[in-house]
Amino acid sequence: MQTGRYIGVMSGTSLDGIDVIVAAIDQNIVALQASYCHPMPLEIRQQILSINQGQSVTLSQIGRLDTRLGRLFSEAILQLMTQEGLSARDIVAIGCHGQTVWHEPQGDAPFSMQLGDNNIIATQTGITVVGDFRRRDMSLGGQGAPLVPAFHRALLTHPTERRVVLNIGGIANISLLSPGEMVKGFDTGPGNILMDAWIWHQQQQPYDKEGQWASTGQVDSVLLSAMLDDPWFKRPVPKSTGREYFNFAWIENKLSAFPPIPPENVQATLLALTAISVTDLIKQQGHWDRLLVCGGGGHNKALMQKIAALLPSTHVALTDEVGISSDDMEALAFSWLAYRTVSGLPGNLPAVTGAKDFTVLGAIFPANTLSTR
Ligand SMILES: Nc1ncnc2c1ncn2[C@@H]1O[C@H](COP(=O)(O)OP(=O)(O)OP(=O)(O)O)[C@@H](O)[C@H]1O
Ligand SMILES: CC(=O)N[C@H]1[C@@H]2OC[C@@H](O2)[C@@H](O)[C@@H]1O[C@H](C)C(=O)O
Repeated sequence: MQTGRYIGVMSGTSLDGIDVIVAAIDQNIVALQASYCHPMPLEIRQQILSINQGQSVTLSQIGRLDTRLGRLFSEAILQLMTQEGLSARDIVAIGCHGQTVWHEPQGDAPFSMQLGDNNIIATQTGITVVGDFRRRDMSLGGQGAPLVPAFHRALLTHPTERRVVLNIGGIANISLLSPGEMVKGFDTGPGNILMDAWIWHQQQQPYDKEGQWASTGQVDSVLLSAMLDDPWFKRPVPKSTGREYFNFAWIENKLSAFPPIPPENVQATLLALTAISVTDLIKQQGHWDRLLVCGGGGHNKALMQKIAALLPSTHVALTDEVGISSDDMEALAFSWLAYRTVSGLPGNLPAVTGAKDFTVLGAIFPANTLSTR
């Protein structure tokens, strides 16, 4: 087992910044030591957004973005290392998720594309990098996502309590941890992504702070039903999604069947859509003692209140309550997945992703031990 210090890097669908953590890992003990969020330059954010929403792009643009993201991730890692006084020899490996620019897990040629050249990261940091986590699972017929349920299972399973872990990032996903049962997990659909897109178009704000704007509006129940009728919500598991499907065009398409609706009511309806799509799926799976929330959506007070109201007999709290930073969960997961890979251990859960088998995930970009620097 390659125990020791690992770095985890996550840049998710919200494009709000690059989360970097350092953790000490010994099997299923993952102790967070420090974290840092590196800003995502607006120009890079816009490029990712346009690719992610289906605008045409040249191979040169993709290649250049891959290089620029590789440099940006390196910068973020080096910043955290400087902040913490760490050198390359203090770290076993870096687990870098990369930036998803397209995720198409179904069809006759499924794929998931993450950018951010890991060769650059290995060179600039002098540390072994593990990346490309999703495609080995896909090669076995899996969705390649969500991957965090394996981490949630390892760290948050309770001997008697039935727990759900809910990540509310751009997209939301759940892990159902029931003692003695196989873990279930899947993407439930939009987390913050639609609320972020709507407030951006209406007010040029990146997100609705604590859900304050949504709280000034009324849920439009007819619009809500039309949104919940979207076939994605009825798809059987395993399932995963992304910005290619849930985006501003999706909102416009749903609104096109309606006379003008006050924008704050649309925001309230989008908040309700996230809360209901998540809690309906949780309720379908029986009674749950505790719902542990992570991801940026945990800061949206109005959303948390709505989720708690929809699950009156479940205790709803952030994962911080059980000792794991809700803001750092995904970056922690990728440090642990890197540990699994360099230790030759499987990282996927076939019951979650639909893959035919367990597998070691990712590709290893070794530190250059020949370096004379
Ligand atoms: N104070 C706040 N009030 C309301 N929403 C917030 C607040 N802070 C963060 N958020 C929401 O959380 C989002 C960022 O969440 P997070 O960093 O978990 O997403 P991500 O990791 O990029 O997404 P994913 O998990 O889908 O990859 C922001 O875009 C915003 O919508
Ligand atoms: C393709 C992709 O990047 N998917 C992300 C996204 O963000 C949340 C949800 O959609 C989840 O499926 C996944 O991320 C987490 C880290 C996962 O794989 O578990």
